[in-house]
Parts: sequence; C-alpha cells; structure tokens
Amino acid sequence: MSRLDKYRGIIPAFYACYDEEGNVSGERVQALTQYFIDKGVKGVYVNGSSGECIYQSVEERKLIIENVMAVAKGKLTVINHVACNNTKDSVELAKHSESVGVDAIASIPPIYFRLPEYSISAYWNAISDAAPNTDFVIYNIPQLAGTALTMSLFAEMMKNPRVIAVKNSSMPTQDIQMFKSAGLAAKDDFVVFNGPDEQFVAGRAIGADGGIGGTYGVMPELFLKLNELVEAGEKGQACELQYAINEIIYKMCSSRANMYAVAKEILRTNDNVNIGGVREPLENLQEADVMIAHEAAEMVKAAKERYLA
Ligand SMILES: CC(=O)N[C@H](C=O)[C@@H](O)[C@H](O)[C@H](O)CO
Ligand SMILES: CC(=O)C(=O)O
Repeated sequence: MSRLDKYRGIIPAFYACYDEEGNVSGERVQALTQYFIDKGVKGVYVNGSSGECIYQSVEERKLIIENVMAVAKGKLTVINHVACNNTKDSVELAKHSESVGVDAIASIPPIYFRLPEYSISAYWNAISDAAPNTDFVIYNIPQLAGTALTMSLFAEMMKNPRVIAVKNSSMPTQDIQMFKSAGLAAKDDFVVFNGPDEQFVAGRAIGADGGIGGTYGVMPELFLKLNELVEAGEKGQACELQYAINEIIYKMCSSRANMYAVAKEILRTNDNVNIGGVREPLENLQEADVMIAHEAAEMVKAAKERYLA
C-alpha cells in the first residue's frame, strides 16, 4: 500500500455547475459530488477543463471547491486545479485549497505568452509553495495550453518533493511511459494519469495508474468496469468496451454545441442530475444538439445493459 494509492483509479473531471441564470450553484456542486460518491469513483478532478475554469473568477472557484469538500471530505480523493493565467491568483487558490483540505492541487502552464521553461517552473513552484502540505499534479495538455511538458522541464519539477503526478492529456501514449519511468527514476513512487478518454486502455497498458477524464462523468460505471478489465488483464473485453465508449464520445462530439453542454444534458436525462448549461463563449444546446445528447444518453444506457450485466 503506497501513500499515492488514493490517486490510482477512476477520477472524473468535475463539470461546472450553474443555476438557471448561469451563476455557479453551490447546491448543484454538492449534488454532483454526491452523485460521484454514489457511483463509487476514486476521486474527482475539480476546476479543470471540464470545470470551465478559464471562464470563472477566483471567487467562483473557491465557492466550487468549498462545496465539493463539504460533501466529499473523507469519501473521495479531491484534486483541485488552481491555475489562473497569473501567479498571484493561482497562489491564492492554492492557499485556499490547502485550507479546505484537498488532497492535491494541479496546474496547467501559463497560456497565451510563450514563456521560457524557467518561468514555467517558477510559476508552478510558487503555486506549490503556497500549499506546502499538499501534493502537486502537473497538467500536461499541449494541444490546448500551447506549451508542452518537456523532459527538461519535467526533470526540473522533479526537484520539488510535492510533485507526485502528471495528468497527461497529450495524444502520444508514449509520453505516459516517458513521464512514468522518469518519475520513478527520481522518486520512490510516481503517478501518471491517462488524459484522453478514448485511449484509456492504451494509456493504462503503457503505464498510467488510472485516469482523469472529461467524459467519465456521464458513464462512471463503464469506466470503472473498463479499469477492472484492464487490471484483470482481459485485453479483448477491455478493447470491446473501450470501442463502445468511444462511439459514445464521438456521438457527444458530433454536436454543434460544446461537448460539456451535451454531457450535462446526458446527466439530466439518465441520472436526474441538473447542473445547468455551459458558460459563453461555449455553445449551449439547440434543438438538434438536444437530440444528439439524447441519442448519446441512450447509447450509455445500452452499453451499461450490455457490459455491466
Ligand atoms: C483535450 C481534453 O479536454 N482532454 C480531456 C482530458 O484529458 C479528455 O478527458 C477529453 O475530454 C475526452 O477524452 C473527450 O475527448
Ligand atoms: C477533462 C479533464 O481532465 C479536465 O477537465 O481537465
């Protein structure tokens, strides 16, 4: 049993929860947290891409994590993504995260300006220093952040004892293996999370300890089952379920609306969890998108009947 085992498993990325006026709803944050506890997932990844973090204020992000912790404390591993595009606000969120007792904080690199690696490591270390008793997770998502985690930047970050994991959302699964082996060469234990949900089986096969994903939330049971199949070495069955999951994700992505708007409609339809829409400039649902969401919701139900029996 390792101290980091609490990070090994299925960790859904938490969706932004709004009321009917589009304001962050603490009550709905609590309801979504309870939904995840009931599903039996390992933890939640809050205020990340799926949390629409870059469209929210510092105060809103504090409100969200406070409401998650009110329900999740002692029941889920909680990772809070705290990156804002400036060090000051990120540091404030890191401090606040430690004060409410999260397990880990996470951060993307600063976006827009292409900063040198010494500025990125200084940014991450300043954030981590503001939460001196909290684990730190590097979030590598080059296709959206515009900056990739290189092996030299990774090596620099390994000097920080609180850096215990990388959430790897780059497309080459090989990156997972590179971070995993370099992490284990530098530390007693190190975790790599699979990012792209469509490659979960491949990511786990090459060394990921578990995954953090934006589509787990609409089908947590299917990802829990997928993880079990991987652990049992059932490659054939795992691939079959992965393909079924991918068809659902492709359906979700086929809408004109933003994928998270579709995800929220699936949750309303299948699970009676209402967390509102998405915040502009993300696109909300039009009639045709609602139909796509309902088709995806049916596909989730059918896959559960087929694979969880
Ligand atoms: C680019 C991106 O947002 N990646 C997410 C996190 O890694 C994934 O969980 C995707 O949301 C998911 O794989 C659907 O494409
Ligand atoms: C999708 C994901 O992992 C995120 O919300 O950051």
